[in-house]
Amino acid sequence: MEDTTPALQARDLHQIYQEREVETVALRGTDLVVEPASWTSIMGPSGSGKSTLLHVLAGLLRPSAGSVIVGGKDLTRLDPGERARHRRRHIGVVMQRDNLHPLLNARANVALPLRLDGQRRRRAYQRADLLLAEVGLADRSRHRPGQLSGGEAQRVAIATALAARPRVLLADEPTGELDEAMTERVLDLLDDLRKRESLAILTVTHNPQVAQRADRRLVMRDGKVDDGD
Ligand SMILES: Nc1ncnc2c1ncn2[C@@H]1O[C@H](COP(=O)(O)OP(=O)(O)OP(=O)(O)O)[C@@H](O)[C@H]1O
Repeated sequence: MEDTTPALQARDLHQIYQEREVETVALRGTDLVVEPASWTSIMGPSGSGKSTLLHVLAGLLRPSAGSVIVGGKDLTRLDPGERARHRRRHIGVVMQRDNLHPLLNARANVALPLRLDGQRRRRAYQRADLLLAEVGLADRSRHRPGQLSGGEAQRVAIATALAARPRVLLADEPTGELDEAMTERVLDLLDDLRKRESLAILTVTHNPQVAQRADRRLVMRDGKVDDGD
């Protein structure tokens, strides 16, 4: 039976950054529901809260208030160890400054979330090889991040985010370092996973080539999400 539970549900998110005497309200009552097999694109002016929202949805930042439900659990209520485990299984994240491990080669980076989750080395590496081939990097699997170009590192980060077959992919300008042809290839891969594995995709982007793939385009303004359509 088809799963109709939202892939991600955020309710009434508030985030206030407190820096000495200065308070910045970055999220002021943001709600968001992301359905399986959907593609949501978020745009918005600088400082409107897009990165903050993405970090909160990814469970990388605990909001001042509100909830983020993924895979039946509220990320904001899990303790750090449990949250890390839950994130690794359910949420793929591609941030602008990628989070590759500098000492591991591309293959080991992609396999890392699977290895941390207890998967056998052979299976984890098979999955890594497959994903690296899908992003056009079969011949770079033994390179460490420092030996990769910006665009190659970005593709390794995408492969890493997809390794555990997450139900949600959250990505901040995931193709910012790629040329048009490679952007198209990566977007095709994501769209394919969206259809085949019901992956829910949320991209923060200024790139029309990326935004055009979305079935829902939202605009963030002053810490809130509006329906842009
Ligand atoms: N760690 C922090 N401490 C204090 N204020 C912060 C912090 N991070 C972000 N802010 C502030 O919160 C607001 C929202 O920032 P955020 O980075 O989420 O916006 P954004 O929409 O992603 O912007 P951009 O498009 O420029 O990346 C901004 O006013 C910013 O200055």
